[in-house]
Amino acid sequence: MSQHTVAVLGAGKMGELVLSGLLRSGHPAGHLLVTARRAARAAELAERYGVTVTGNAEAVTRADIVAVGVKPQDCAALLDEIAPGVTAGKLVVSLCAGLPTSFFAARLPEGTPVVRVMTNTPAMVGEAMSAISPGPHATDEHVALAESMFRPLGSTVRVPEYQQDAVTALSGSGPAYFYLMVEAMIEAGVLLGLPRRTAQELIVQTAVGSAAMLRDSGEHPVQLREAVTSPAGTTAAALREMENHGVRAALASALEAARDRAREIAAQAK
Ligand SMILES: NC(=O)C1=CN([C@@H]2O[C@H](COP(=O)(O)OP(=O)(O)OC[C@H]3O[C@@H](n4cnc5c(N)ncnc54)[C@H](O)[C@@H]3O)[C@@H](O)[C@H]2O)C=CC1
Ligand SMILES: O=C(O)[C@@H]1CCC=N1
Repeated sequence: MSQHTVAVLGAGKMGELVLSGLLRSGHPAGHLLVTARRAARAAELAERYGVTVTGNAEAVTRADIVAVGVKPQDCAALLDEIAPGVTAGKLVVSLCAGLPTSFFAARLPEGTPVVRVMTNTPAMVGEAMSAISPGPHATDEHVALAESMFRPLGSTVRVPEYQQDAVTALSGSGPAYFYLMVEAMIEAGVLLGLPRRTAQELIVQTAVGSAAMLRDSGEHPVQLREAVTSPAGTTAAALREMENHGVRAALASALEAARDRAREIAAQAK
């Protein structure tokens, strides 16, 4: 991987995470190029990471791997701009929600390998979940390259592309759901009379501990929940209220809405 030159086009939040992950894993700064729309952002990236900031066309010409980190609605214009420079042998990696690899294939030279990746913001602490799908012309080797790009950010998994909109709803947007729940629980703690700072400390550590149990105990979430729930106890009382308020149904509807929005983004981008 480190011998390849990677260009991150549109180094916003996610692009910067890819960039910093690669640098953390020992990828030489000299083999990294980034592009940004705003001059101030370009200067910030150059100073923070010591990487070369160029225009999109130059970055694509010099790169072996082109990571597309712009918002889906900016993608068509970017692809039209870079298509002439995407010569044979270059791999295009999309970070974009919703957009199928066929969207890229339609705008890039025939035969361009495209890999679609859905990662998430816990990449910031090396705990991302990145789901990787080969698109047209992407070989196993291309997928392996994408994996080595995203492994420094956290875990990776291969999924067939038809699952990507569901993946986006689940793990792409997922961190926001947990943040919302934590935020609501802090407010609830304040309602019960706890100082805000105490409520935050209690629930954040509870979230971290629960996440570690979910990942490391080998037990199903149901078993973990049952172990907390004493007969006629406090937890059972709280869980009944959650069921009364339709928390499960709310999550099912929320994830369906996110999946549908991913489909809509693709339809609107055409
Ligand atoms: N924010 C998130 O949690 C996640 C976002 N994504 C996907 O990652 C992509 C990027 O999202 P964010 O990083 O959140 O957005 P962002 O807005 O922080 O970054 C996009 C960047 O691209 C730049 N840009 C736009 N057009 C450009 C062009 N023609 N040339 C150079 N730079 C250009 C913008 O100025 C901006 O800095 C999106 O497609 C999104 O769907 C995927 C997973 C999670
Ligand atoms: O909200 C979004 O569209 C992006 C994709 C997944 C997370 N954030």
